[in-house]
Order: sequence, then C-alpha cells, then structure tokens
Amino acid sequence: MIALYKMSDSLENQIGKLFQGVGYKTARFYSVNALLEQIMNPMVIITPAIYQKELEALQVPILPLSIRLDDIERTKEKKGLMNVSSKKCCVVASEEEIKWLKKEYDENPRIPLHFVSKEEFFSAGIQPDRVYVAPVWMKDLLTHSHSGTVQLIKPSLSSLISSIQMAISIDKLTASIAMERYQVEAIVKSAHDGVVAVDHEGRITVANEHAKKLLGLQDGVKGHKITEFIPHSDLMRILATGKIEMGDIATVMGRQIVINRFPVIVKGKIVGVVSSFKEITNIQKMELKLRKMLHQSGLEAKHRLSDIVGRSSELIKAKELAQRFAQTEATVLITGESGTGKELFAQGIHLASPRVLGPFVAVNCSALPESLLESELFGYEEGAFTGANKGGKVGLFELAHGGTLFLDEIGEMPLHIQALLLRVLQERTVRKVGGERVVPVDVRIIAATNRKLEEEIREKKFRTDLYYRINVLNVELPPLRDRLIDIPDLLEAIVNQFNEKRESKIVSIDQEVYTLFKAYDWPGNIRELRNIVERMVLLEEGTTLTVQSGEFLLQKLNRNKSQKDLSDLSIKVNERELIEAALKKYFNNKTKTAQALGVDRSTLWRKLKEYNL
Ligand SMILES: Nc1ncnc2c1ncn2[C@@H]1O[C@H](COP(=O)(O)OP(=O)(O)OP(=O)(O)O)[C@@H](O)[C@H]1O
Repeated sequence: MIALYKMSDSLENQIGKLFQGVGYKTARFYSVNALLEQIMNPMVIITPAIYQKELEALQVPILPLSIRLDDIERTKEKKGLMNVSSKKCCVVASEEEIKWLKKEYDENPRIPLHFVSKEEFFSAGIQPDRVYVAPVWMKDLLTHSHSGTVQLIKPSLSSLISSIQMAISIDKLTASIAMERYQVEAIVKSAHDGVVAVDHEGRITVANEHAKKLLGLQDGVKGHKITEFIPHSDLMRILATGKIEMGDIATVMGRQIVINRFPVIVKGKIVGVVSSFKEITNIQKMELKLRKMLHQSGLEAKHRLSDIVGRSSELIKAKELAQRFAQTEATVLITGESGTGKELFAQGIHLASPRVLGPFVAVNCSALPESLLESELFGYEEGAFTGANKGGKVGLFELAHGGTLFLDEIGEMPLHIQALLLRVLQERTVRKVGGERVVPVDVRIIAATNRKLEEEIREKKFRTDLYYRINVLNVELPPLRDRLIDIPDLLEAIVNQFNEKRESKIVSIDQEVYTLFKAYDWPGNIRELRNIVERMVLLEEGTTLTVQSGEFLLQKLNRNKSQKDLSDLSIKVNERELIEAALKKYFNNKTKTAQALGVDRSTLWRKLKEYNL
C-alpha cells in the first residue's frame, strides 16, 4: 500500500494521479492513529519531510518529500524575486530539509540564500529587508498574516517522479518481505507446539496462542521482557550461552511440558532465542493416535493373551506357556490346525513382551508367490527389477524393527526363502533384493504352522537347520473338537462381540444351540465357529439364539453323520439333547426329525425309547 500522509490537496492529487498512471492506488492519512490501524498491511509512506519525525516509531519505510535548490531558483525566477537584490531571500523549512538544502547550496551557491527553521521564523517574525520562500507543506503552519509574504514552492515533477519510482520499488520489496513474514507467522500460529521467541534483550517478539495458554500469558505481551512473566526464564540463559537445549522437562502451572530452546545467531552474534514446548499428555495422546494408525495399517497387535477365551486345561496351559515365553527374546513356534488361534496367541505374546511398544507385523507365507514373498520380507533397492518402485521398498523385517514379525504358515515357505530367513536369524541383518547394503534389524520372530514340520523335513520340504532355529519354544494349540468344554465360553464371547459391533440384541442362547455345537466336530476350529455364529446372529429375528437359525449347521452335521456310525459320534455328541432339539424344531414330526438327523424312522423310535423321550 502506498500511503500519502498529511499532504496539501493539490500535491496529494498530483501524486495520486502519477501513481494511478502506473497502476497503483494510494490511500490518504491525516493521523498516526489512522495509520496504526493499517499497520499489519505492508506499506510505504510518502510524506512531506516536515512530518517524517512523527512517523519514525511506526517502523515502516518512509519516503520524505522535500524541495530542491532548483525548485527555489525556478520559483525565484518565475516570481521575479531575483531582481529584488536589495532584499535577502530566506528559505523557511524544517531542520531536516534545511540540512539537505544546505548541502546542495554549499556545493553550488549560485544565488545568495539564507535558511531559517520554522521555529526561528516564528520567533523573529517577518523582517522588512527580506523575502521568504517555503515548501508548499508549510502552508498550514503559516498564519494568515504571513500569506502573501511567503512564497510557497512545490517540488518539481521530476523530483516527484523519482520519489514515486523509489516508493514503488520499496513497496515491491516490502510486499515480498511481508509475504515471508506472514508465512512464518502462519507456521508459528498453526504449530501444535507453544512457541515463544525473544530478542537479544529478552523481549518477547513472538508468542503463539498455545504458548500463551500453556504459560498463562495474556494478549499484548509482545515487547515486554519475558522475565516480567517468568522471572527465572531459561531463555535468558540461552541468550548468554548460545547453546541449544532439547527435551528439557519442566512443570509450568501444574502441567508437565517438554521444551526445546534454540539460540538465534546472526553473523556470530546471539540476537534472540526461540523456544518450542508441548504438554507431555499431548505427546502421549499423539503416541496413542500413532498406535491407532499403526493398528489400521496392520502394524499393531490388538489381542492380549487375556482376551483368549476358553477354560479347557489345554488352553489354559498354552496361555501360561505363552505368558512365560513372552518374557524371553527366543523364537516361538506355534503349532495347531487352521483357525485354532495361532495368530491370536502371536499377538498376545507380542503384547505381553517387552516389545509391546514396537510394531507387530504379520505375514502369511503361503499367500504370496516366491518372488514376491522375498521382496516383501527383505525389501528391494531401486531398480532391482523391472516394475520395481522408484526409491525401492522397505521390507517387513525392517518394518518390524524393534517389534515382532509373525511368520504365519511358515511350513509353506519356499526352500530358497528358508535359506535367506536362516541367514537373517543368524546374522540379524537383512540384505535387500538387488542391493549390496546390509541393514541391521532387531526383530523377534514368532512362527506358526498347521503342518507337521517333522514330516516336511522328511520330505525335504523344510530345512532342518531352520526348524531348530525357530522351534526354540513351542506352543501347541489343540483343535476345538478336543476341547469342546471351551465352546460355551467361546459362543457367549462371540455373541457378545457381535452384540457390541452390530448392535444386535441377542440376550440369551438356547440350550439346544450348545448341544448342536458340541455335536459338530469343527474342522475349521474357532474361525469356523465364529463364522457360523455370525451367520446365525444375522438370521435370528428374536432376542434368543436358537437352533432354527442354525439349520444349515444341522444339515451339515447330518451329512457328516450319515457317513459315520452314530455310535462313533456319540463319543462327542450328547445324542439325547440333539434328538430333543430336532424334535422341537420339527414340532414333534418324527419323519422330518429322522430325516434331519439322517437316520431312518425305526432308529429314531429306538433312540426315543432308549432316552425315554
Ligand atoms: N480362544 C479364542 N478366543 C477367542 N477367539 C478366538 C480364540 N481362538 C481363535 N479365535 C478367533 O478365531 C479366528 C481365527 O484365529 P487365528 O487367525 O488366530 O487362527 P490361526 O490358527 O492363526 O488360523 P490360520 O492357521 O488359518 O491362520 C480369529 O477370529 C480369532 O479371533
């Protein structure tokens, strides 16, 4: 902004038009207060030299207008003052203007001139042997009695133009400086940290809102010494030492904050200090958020050992072992059929281990083709192969650094990768595909398999040396059919989870459902149990989970049963309960019940008699 301050109307109009001609707008001001309201806008002020002093405190660029010796001579010629040789010609101006005019005059004193300041002029009054000239902006200062006696002089067009050119180039410069200042201010404002900066005397130059809140400072602290608010401020120490201080912990207004302090050094001199600080609880919140993000990206374990449901002695023993193994750094091998909870145990071990704050990275070794598994595990360097990402790729080993890498279905791992894995386990370093560098990694391995690795070794599908490396500690998870006692707890836990997740309203479970579930042999183990319960909950219209919604399971069960001997099933099945459930479901219709159970009517009659039904 080009501000014109306290100018005579005619001069103001002339300058305004000149600026307009080159595409600039001007604004007129007549008081310092009016200027102060605009002070946040970058501006250049053009003002008669006489007012320069009253604007100095604003700390914005000021271009003083003044008359030149040429302007005086031209006026004298024009007004015929040259011929008044008997009278002395006096120039009335401000002290500042006189200083510059005298310099010009001393260089080239073509006509005799006297210079009097406006103060001298007012005290001495008009002398009869003198003629007076003054710059046009003195007009308002002269009283009525002076008019006519004092000739007013305007700066020439050429000196106005050079002032305008100067103003434009300063305006451009201040605009770009202001842009940078706004950016810095925006950064400081938007920072999540409190930021306070002081100058070399310890006066506050910046204090963002966070800082004011954390330190209990009011608005308007700028310009005040920091010691007025914090008597023993550590910033004064940095002003003296010039040393960076990081991660200092202090209690301010009952809050624990962590503080960093940086000296501002310009050309070897300490000109200020910037400090940034954050409440520790905020850091903890951020850590929590980060952990949530890790969790979403699959890098965090969510199940604890205590979340693992079941009361069978086999499961309790496995949980106790896992708890103990968690405290060690040794590799753990978890064995068990698919869906028995191997990954759940791996997560539980990680969360019970000292690596709990590190990442938990799971990879299913059977899900990827050999070439991809290698680059997933170890990463690759840029340009390792056609189609490789620019910048390369970080492998899962590196991602799991400081945490746990869960290698699921390790029995499916190709022999070539088994060899690479063995080397990583021995050397604790990884080499990326297509790279020379080795990167040290600190990763705990938990492996899982549903295969009998001893058999795989015999068939030369699994390396013996790797087997001994990973099978340091072993947790064996029995299949669900061998621990039917866990079913009620599992069933209830899963129903509760669905209730929470889907807001379903199952409040009770029919006894027949337990019976039905105990009759089934669960080849897919707990995963299958989960899926079936989910399906039943979805099909269920009431608030009780009934066998009606599990009809599909009943049919499945019957198909299995028709292939087996009933007496074989009776080992695991409470036959009586099952028949009762089927009868109820088919409203005592014996034909349908027999069909559903996969037996002929005579067998059903025999059983009804046997169980007194
Ligand atoms: N004891 C348990 N309590 C509660 N939920 C369980 C339990 N065991 C397993 N589950 C649940 O069963 C499902 C399968 O578990 P998980 O993926 O851990 O099995 P897995 O043995 O690793 O299977 P796979 O070998 O097929 O990878 C998961 O949804 C898991 O939460």
